Amino acid sequence: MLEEVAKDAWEYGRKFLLQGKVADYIPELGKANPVHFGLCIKTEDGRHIEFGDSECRFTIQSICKIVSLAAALQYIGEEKVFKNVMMEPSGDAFNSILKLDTASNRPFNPMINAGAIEVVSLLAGRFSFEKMLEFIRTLCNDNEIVLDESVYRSEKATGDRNRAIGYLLKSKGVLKGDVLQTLDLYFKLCSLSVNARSLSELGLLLANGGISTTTGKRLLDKKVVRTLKTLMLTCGMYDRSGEFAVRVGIPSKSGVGGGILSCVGGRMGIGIYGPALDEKGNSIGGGYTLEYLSEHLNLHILDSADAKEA
Ligand SMILES: NC(=O)CC[C@H](N)C(=O)O
Repeated sequence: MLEEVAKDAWEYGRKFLLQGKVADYIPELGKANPVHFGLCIKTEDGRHIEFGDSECRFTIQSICKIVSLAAALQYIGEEKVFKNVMMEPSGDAFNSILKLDTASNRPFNPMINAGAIEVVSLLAGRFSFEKMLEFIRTLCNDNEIVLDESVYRSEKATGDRNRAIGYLLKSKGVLKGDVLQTLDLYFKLCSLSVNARSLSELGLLLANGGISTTTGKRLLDKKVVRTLKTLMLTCGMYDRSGEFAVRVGIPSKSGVGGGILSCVGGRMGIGIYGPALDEKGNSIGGGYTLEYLSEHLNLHILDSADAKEA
């Protein structure tokens, strides 16, 4: 049953690929093949379902915001993190600088660039890139995650808007560390190569409240996981997060490399790769596939809450 629905969902999502567009504002990302499309689902009871280009490597991009926030919440603590960044959906594009200068000194949330850059600044003095690499490899149960050097160079060469955000945060006294060191770590984290399988593993870890289903070890505190999932639900799909929450209702985080990481509490982790993006920067096929899965497997977070109450 799950296998069949997953296959249908993958096929359904695939139909929309030609309506999307590969990101090219980071020139190296423009080389992706828009018809690549992979889905990987890992369930709590050990099932593993994959279709299409689920082993294809791509850069994690904005999905690294989950990893940097996880590290900051786990090792620096919620109080300090949310003193520096808010928890509100911004309703603006992920790389917008607008509200940062007009509405608030603190970035609106850790899922947009300004918020993630602030979170990474908290990590930059304490955690080397190598430490963060080890952390993400553990969370994703994937030792083959490496830095994609060409995307990193491309991103660094064209990252003026992100540097502008960093300097604006510094000028307001919100970012305390070194801007270029912070940005370097941010660009490297965005340029880590994952696949749909690694994302499904991280999704499963979150679905399982922070305990690895492979080793039985707790990797993240329960409360950290709850905070991550709440922010994924409210802010994880850029300025489409509200619509996505209504239509799909699965905590998810997307990246302009084409990845989507999703988790269904107590049930499954889902990883998607589809570099053809909608106009907000989310994998277009991925969004439709998740909508299909949600509808046919009753995965909307609020439906499941209702079902328990009934
Ligand atoms: N939305 C994204 O995936 C953005 C990440 C990208 N590295 C950037 O900072 O612009």
